[in-house]
Amino acid sequence: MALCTARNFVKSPYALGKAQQQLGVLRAFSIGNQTNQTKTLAPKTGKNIVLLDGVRTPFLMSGTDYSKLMPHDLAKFALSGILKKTGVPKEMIDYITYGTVIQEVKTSNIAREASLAAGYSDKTPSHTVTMACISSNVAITSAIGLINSGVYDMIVCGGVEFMSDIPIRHSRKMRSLMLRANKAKTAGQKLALLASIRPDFFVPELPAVAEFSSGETMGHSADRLAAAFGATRKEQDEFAVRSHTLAKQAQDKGYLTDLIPVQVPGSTKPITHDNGVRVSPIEKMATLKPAFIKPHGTVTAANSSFLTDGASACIVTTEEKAKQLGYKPKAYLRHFTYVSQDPVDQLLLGPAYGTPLILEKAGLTPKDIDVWEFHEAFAGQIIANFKALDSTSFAQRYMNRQDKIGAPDINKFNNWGGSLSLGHPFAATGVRLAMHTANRLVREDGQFGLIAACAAGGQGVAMILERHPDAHPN
Ligand SMILES: CC(=O)SCCNC(=O)CCNC(=O)[C@H](O)C(C)(C)COP(=O)(O)OP(=O)(O)OC[C@H]1O[C@@H](n2cnc3c(N)ncnc32)[C@H](O)[C@@H]1OP(=O)(O)O
Repeated sequence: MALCTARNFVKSPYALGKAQQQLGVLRAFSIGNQTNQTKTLAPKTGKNIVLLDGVRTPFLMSGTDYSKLMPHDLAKFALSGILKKTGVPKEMIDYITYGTVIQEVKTSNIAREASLAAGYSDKTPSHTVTMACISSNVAITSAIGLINSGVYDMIVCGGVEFMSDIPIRHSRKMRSLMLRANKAKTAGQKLALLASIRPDFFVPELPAVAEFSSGETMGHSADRLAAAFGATRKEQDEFAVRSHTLAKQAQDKGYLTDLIPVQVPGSTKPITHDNGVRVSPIEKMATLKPAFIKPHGTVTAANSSFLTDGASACIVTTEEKAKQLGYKPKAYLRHFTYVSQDPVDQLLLGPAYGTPLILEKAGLTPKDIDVWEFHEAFAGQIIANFKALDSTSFAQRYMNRQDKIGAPDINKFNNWGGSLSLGHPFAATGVRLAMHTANRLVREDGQFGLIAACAAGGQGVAMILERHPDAHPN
């Protein structure tokens, strides 16, 4: 892909502004205030579908405090936590859609295992969805589809990722031999199989955070993307510092109200915080070596999202149902779209493709968006997406559009940090983005929020949420 660099892109806008450093988010906090609504989006199908509320476990670096759990154990905390937080009785839940990316083979329909473990009724059907890093977005939009089709009224959605224990397989040759050994009837047949073993049979197969079709890791692809768009190492490091600084501010101010404490069995203290937030001086960031393309790459451990354990859950229902039961929804789920491109070309441009489409679908312009929440896979990926959105030639060449829409307003962008700092448990991130959007709309007194994320496979999602008049920030 011969990518263009936008000429009128303002250089290095990613360093945290002084005002943001001092004040955190920019707008006044107004609990219970009605937004100054200028436009409102009519539901397309006659049903006003709402995000009632959502929760997540603290997101932890893999190999830390969750490491002895199994994925369904972690999911259980989020699935029981959402009922506890909302007070919705489990019998009211019609269905569960739940995401995961790297599957534990013993619990392949993790939605079912986790919901049973969390104490949901065994009469509540649960199904697992997967679409790489946007799996819990898919869980949410599957729920929207089921509700719109009139099948169900109230659905729990979310996702879990557990990178502390991933399924490492025997080699194909060893697996084949073991399967044949299972069928061998005589001692002679078994001995012959044993004699056929060669040293390379013992080389294990590790799952990689890599693209199946090209074999390229996400990090390598991010480095390639950053280079294609001319995202400098300094810009990437500055953006990463911004993410960590804003996440720390949000933690300190108590804004991350979607977090629920997790008491790991055998531990005395509950886990209450994301543990990957680490505000480092830019000079320290600059000393790190490239993590993927060596020695000249610009993507490092500090400007990448890190391997994370975490789970999330939310409730999607109709406004009518919520009102009937006396619940106060957080936001309307107005519009969504999925996009996909050739994964061998560029993997991580989902927001650049999805954002113009979703704005057009909703009849909104970037100026109407009060809260932007993009998944930060890598700092270089965010910068490349900004540059693509701000490039007329990208719009014309790759999207068949006459004009660019421009990059999001950085002052309204990921104001509570993002996946770089809070972590990115692949299938749990979508609900985290939705909850940040909904809660920021209240705290920052906005009306519309736009979520966008890239995913392996060259895919992506974009969604529009609208603040609900009854929404509260807790
Ligand atoms: C669509 C999508 O979402 S695609 C994205 C999917 N996600 C991914 O691909 C995950 C990408 N990330 C990774 O694979 C890993 O986190 C890696 C390879 C980048 C880094 O892994 P590791 O090398 O194990 O990271 P580790 O935590 O040890 O950090 C390496 C070094 O950087 C340092 N470091 C990490 N973060 C920071 C920071 N914020 N500030 C300063 N230093 C830092 C560490 O202290 C460590 O230093 P040391 O070697 O002196 O101890």
